[in-house]
Amino acid sequence: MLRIGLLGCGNIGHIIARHAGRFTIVAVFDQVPDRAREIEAISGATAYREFDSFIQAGFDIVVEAASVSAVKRHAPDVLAHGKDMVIMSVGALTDPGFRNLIRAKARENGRKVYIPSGAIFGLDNLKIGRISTLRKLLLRTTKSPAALGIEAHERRQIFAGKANECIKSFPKNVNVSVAMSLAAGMDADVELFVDPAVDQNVHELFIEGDFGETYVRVTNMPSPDNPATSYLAALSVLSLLEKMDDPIVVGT
Ligand SMILES: NC(=O)C1=CN([C@@H]2O[C@H](COP(=O)(O)OP(=O)(O)OC[C@H]3O[C@@H](n4cnc5c(N)ncnc54)[C@H](OP(=O)(O)O)[C@@H]3O)[C@@H](O)[C@H]2O)C=CC1
Ligand SMILES: O=C([O-])CC(=O)C(=O)O
Repeated sequence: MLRIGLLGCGNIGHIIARHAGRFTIVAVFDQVPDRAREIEAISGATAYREFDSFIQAGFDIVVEAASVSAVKRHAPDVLAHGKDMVIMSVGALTDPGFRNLIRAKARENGRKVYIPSGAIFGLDNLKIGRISTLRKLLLRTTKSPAALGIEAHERRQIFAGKANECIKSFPKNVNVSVAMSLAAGMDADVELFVDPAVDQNVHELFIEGDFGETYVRVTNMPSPDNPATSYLAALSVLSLLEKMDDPIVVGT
């Protein structure tokens, strides 16, 4: 059975812990010790106060559900300790220098880094962007003021530009745009809207290229404990973990 070390014990961490059974959570770490202890109580994992002790524990893979800064700080060490890694805060990989470092560390240690599909559908076939021309790759995201942590009394656009810029200002809200960029091998365009009339996280993908064109609209239920994070994002980690044990791999 897959043995997991959980880095980040907030909303996604708790959802993962509630689904333990087909995998075992061995160790947990969070900068808020009480949150790690909650998961210790649910799952029987050991909660560590220091990352350096956590990473020595006997597990196969770190599941990161913490923050962009946590990935920047800890991902190289995770790989150097011979663990695979699932990264939710994929915004950390926008910097090509850091991305190359992670790729080199993973190769050097014979490890893999997995980026789940997160809060969108369609990431699988976006990978064709690396072998065939895409002329348009746009994410239009609409979230509530609570999800974005800003005040708004009417719908308004708060960002238009490239994913690698947007994530700097909204590291908890547009990781999906960076996942799209990494999948397609080109920086996605992002339009970000705040709308007090919505309480769901809406992601619209507009893609055009030699293959034809597509439009995907995902109206996400927010997670119970974090309105910025769609419930689908947590489910996508669970389905990735499930898939790891199955020799038949479905999807590109
Ligand atoms: N790829 C995708 O599609 C998606 C990615 N995400 C990303 O996944 C991550 C987790 O989401 P969610 O569970 O909802 O977030 P939460 O804020 O609910 O939980 C994150 C937890 O990790 C802790 N944490 C943050 N930085 C560190 C660190 N350096 N070391 C240890 N603990 C840390 C936080 O502490 P504190 O509260 O003090 O910050 C918090 O307890 C976020 O970065 C989010 O943006 C979310 C949705 C979709
Ligand atoms: O969960 C979502 O809707 C997307 C999200 O927060 C992110 O990509 O960072």
